[in-house]
Amino acid sequence: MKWSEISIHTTQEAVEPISHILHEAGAGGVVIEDPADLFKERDTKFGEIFQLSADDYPEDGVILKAYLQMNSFLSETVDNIKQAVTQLEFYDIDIGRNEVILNEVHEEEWATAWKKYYKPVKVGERITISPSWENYNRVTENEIVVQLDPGMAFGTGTHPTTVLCIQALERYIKGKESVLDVGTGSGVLAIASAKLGASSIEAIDLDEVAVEAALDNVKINEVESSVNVTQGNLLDHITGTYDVLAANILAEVIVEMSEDAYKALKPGGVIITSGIIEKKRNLVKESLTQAGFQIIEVVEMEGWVAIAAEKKAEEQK
Ligand SMILES: C[S@@+](CC[C@H](N)C(=O)[O-])C[C@H]1O[C@@H](n2cnc3c(N)ncnc32)[C@H](O)[C@@H]1O
Repeated sequence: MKWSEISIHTTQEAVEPISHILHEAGAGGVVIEDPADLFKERDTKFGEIFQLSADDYPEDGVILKAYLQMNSFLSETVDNIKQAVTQLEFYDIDIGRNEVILNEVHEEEWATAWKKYYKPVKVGERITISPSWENYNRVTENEIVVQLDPGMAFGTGTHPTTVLCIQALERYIKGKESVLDVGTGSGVLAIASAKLGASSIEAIDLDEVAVEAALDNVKINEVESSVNVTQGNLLDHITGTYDVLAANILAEVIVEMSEDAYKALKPGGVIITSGIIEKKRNLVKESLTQAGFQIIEVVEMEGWVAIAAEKKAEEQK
């Protein structure tokens, strides 16, 4: 089968929304070529896992590559992608150069192209994300390995927004918590929560493809007994209350769900939100505070912000 590789030259800020657009358009395996990766410190405990070559990266900005099946809808799909990307500017997202290039590739190239960039990475104090096809053995007793095959869903586990959430989960999950993961994508946060000791995790995604990928990854990681994955819109079908709510979703969506999130948490419960670009930090902080939360920490990575906030036991609305 022939595939068409679509490359979009954009900004770091637009990576997440454009990845989402590409996934929505049915693209498989989004590759992020970000020159910042060349300078990231890699944990030497891994040894020489992989060598990054500067030739594979743009000099400025970020290149997103995804793969679309060559069929009679291709030009329509590409037009829809272009239109959706341009519309991001209305949401005040800097899309940068927005150059869109199409290249024809073959199935075998597609299958290996994005995997070239996806290797085991230590993303937190304890958690390492490893592609499910790599035979990665943990280095220390304390290390937790989350194996992932994101397929066509968002969530290789290495995007800054995901890394910030994983690091926060490491701080807030002590054992036996109930967790709600809204916008689970590949299931990465739900699986990490289970492996950190949470006793029950409800993972939700609107996208059928994400739900399938999450279910597969739950099985790969053998956490079926604690993680339940369902398809749904935000917290629409949630009736219970939880100790921790994780949502790595765009700022506007977090704003939309702030009040429902407050209701879905137990007193003393914590919400961890990510997917927030720097300039939307205050918008989300205000919305969470307005809903009744007390902000407990704001952390940043590569222009992305994650916010953790608590539903204070004595401050219930
Ligand atoms: C940025 S990805 C996060 C994936 C994963 N949790 C992670 O941290 O890497 C956001 C996910 O939210 C899902 N999503 C977007 N809008 C949603 C909604 N209204 N209800 C449920 N899920 C939604 C998308 O399908 C996508 O899988």
